[in-house]
Amino acid sequence: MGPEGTFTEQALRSLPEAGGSSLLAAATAAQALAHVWRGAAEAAMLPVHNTVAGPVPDTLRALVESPAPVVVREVVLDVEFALLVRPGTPLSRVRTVSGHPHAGTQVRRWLSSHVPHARWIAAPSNAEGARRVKDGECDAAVAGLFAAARYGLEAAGTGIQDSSGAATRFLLCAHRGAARIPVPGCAHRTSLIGRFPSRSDQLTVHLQKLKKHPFLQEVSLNVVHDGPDSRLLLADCPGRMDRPETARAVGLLQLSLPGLRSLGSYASAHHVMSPSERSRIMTGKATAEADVSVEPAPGDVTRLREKIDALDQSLIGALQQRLTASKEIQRLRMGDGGARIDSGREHAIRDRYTQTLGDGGGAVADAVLEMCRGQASR
Ligand SMILES: O=C(O)C(=O)C[C@]1(C(=O)O)C=C[C@@H](O)C=C1
Repeated sequence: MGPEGTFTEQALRSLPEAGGSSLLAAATAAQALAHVWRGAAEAAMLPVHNTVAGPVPDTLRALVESPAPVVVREVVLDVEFALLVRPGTPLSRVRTVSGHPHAGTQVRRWLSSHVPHARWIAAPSNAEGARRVKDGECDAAVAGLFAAARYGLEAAGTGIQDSSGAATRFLLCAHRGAARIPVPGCAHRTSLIGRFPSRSDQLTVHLQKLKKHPFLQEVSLNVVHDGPDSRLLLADCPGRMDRPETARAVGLLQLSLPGLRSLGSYASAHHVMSPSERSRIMTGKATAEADVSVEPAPGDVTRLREKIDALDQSLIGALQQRLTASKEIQRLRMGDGGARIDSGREHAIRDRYTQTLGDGGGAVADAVLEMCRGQASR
């Protein structure tokens, strides 16, 4: 599960079936999977993707290098970070900050405005960062607030993430043959993983072409760098392998990218847990029925609203990322003497929204574009 006091531990504790099990700490994703292969653990919970920081390379690498892992369950948590220090340490005395690189990416702005002179020291996990602070090896750690009590630290800042609504996706992985955890009424996903030799953007260009195929419209492809000439790819297809559309997408992917290995089909998570739900889980007050992945029944307004809230959170997170990318393009273009607006590109974007969402999509595209580049001068 990773060391104690991580979001990964929270993800594991959120599963009712983990209630009666003893949890085994591991420093890295590779170590957690090694516990599974040695038979010391039945399954390993691994963080795989964050809406702000992207895929987690260590996890993808560990999955690729493992004999034949399968995913048995997925959990999604919204993440909020705190800056943890030894009690009584003022921000002005913070010279070094540690945490997982993914956490660092999500709090960069806060750190540069509140502790501008502090040096970032990457750690294999946020909990290891907190341990370093406890043992005096570092002044502060970026971690979940729940880690403070575990390491005898206090928060010098809470809710320090630059974007609200960020969520991390975790996969519970086991060896092939392990029983899938049935979640009645839940949607499923089928994932594939592989490592490919690739110079510069070769693989990305290949995938962009492949993505245009009608079988792959719903598939999500995540590529991460794994050294200068190597890339890791995680492909997620909606549905189970016994659904024809899923089988077709998986078949086409494996045909086009030999070496892409299936991680199996599993119950997918829709619900993003709120911090209060999570704190109940971490303090052991969760009920055994606290199943986070069940799809709401058609008449269940409360559950449907929860689903809408979770979807809105993802939309807000995605919009924040879009705003940052858009502003960067505009900055570069204007730096080269160009205009803020590229109307050809805007037309193409608007068309895409209208084609998939109908007329209302055009209005959404206009609002999104206006948010990203300001009002167009008429
Ligand atoms: O793609 C670009 O060139 C951008 O500047 C980004 C963007 C957008 O937000 O999508 C913003 C302004 C331009 O008029 C077109 C598109």
